[in-house]
Amino acid sequence: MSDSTAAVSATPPELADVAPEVAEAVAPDREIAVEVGDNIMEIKNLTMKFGGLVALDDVSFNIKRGEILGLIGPNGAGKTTCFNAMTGVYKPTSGDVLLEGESLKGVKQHKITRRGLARTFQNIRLFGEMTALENVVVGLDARHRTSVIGALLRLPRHTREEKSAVERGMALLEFVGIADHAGTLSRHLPYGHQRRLEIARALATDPKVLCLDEPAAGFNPAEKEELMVLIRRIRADGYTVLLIEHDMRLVMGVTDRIVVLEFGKKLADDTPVAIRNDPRVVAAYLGEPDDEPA
Ligand SMILES: Nc1ncnc2c1ncn2[C@@H]1O[C@H](COP(=O)(O)OP(=O)(O)OP(=O)(O)O)[C@@H](O)[C@H]1O
Repeated sequence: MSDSTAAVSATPPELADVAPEVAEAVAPDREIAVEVGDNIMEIKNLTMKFGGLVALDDVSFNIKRGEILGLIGPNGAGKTTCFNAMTGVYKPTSGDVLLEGESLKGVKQHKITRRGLARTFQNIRLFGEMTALENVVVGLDARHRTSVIGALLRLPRHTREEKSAVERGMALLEFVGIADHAGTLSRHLPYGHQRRLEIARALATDPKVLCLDEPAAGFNPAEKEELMVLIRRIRADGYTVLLIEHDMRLVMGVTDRIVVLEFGKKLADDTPVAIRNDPRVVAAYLGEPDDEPA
């Protein structure tokens, strides 16, 4: 076995505290430890106007396969609008978004999810009266192929899919660290667990790109540390991550590259170290403490 083969097959340290079968169940079709590579997404000249307000102004950037890309900027800079325009919540005024080379123009939100773009929201959106496990299994359901009749008659295929959904759902809960709460109604979960459950539910759709919108909002420093570990673990399991986050320590500590927006325009696109030392970025953030929630 050559050295390079050994390097690829070794478990990345981020996955060391997860059982190999859990990592495998969470990302069954992926190479573990994907090298940062070709462009998985291209955001091209994206413009979004609300009446006279230009929330996004000709913004272009790429997301590379296997990377953690940060999207930062002061309040109102256009970060969430960018997520919404990418994921089909808003129809961009102009520009295009390509996922693996294919345009998402005019594609409905749920079809964009099915094509491989999943997201979490700034405001948690869980089914409060469902258990943690049920919330994740709902995310898996979109991929099933049996009919309602099949479910009612409990045909073998349905039973098989249901069993595998529960197994994968449990693996996802274990992966994000809340398997002990699988049977708890999501509205009864502590806040930090609800945020983790949202991530598990987004991962359930087996996305090519996972978009996290301020996942650390409302977290204390210890929870932020744990979230950094989880984000690294997600990437180490073969996923590509786009992260909107206000907490500079977290962004600087976890991303490979950062895109900065200011007043709807792209201000910078560089490594965390270069961004930290960019006077334009420092100026854009002046007066805005790192940890202030939006
Ligand atoms: N649906 C909408 N209708 C009108 N204006 C909107 C809409 N969504 C966003 N905006 C405006 O677009 C601008 C960018 O907002 P956006 O929420 O994208 O910023 P952000 O960078 O995500 O800010 P924050 O960090 O506060 O979440 C703001 O001026 C906002 O008021």
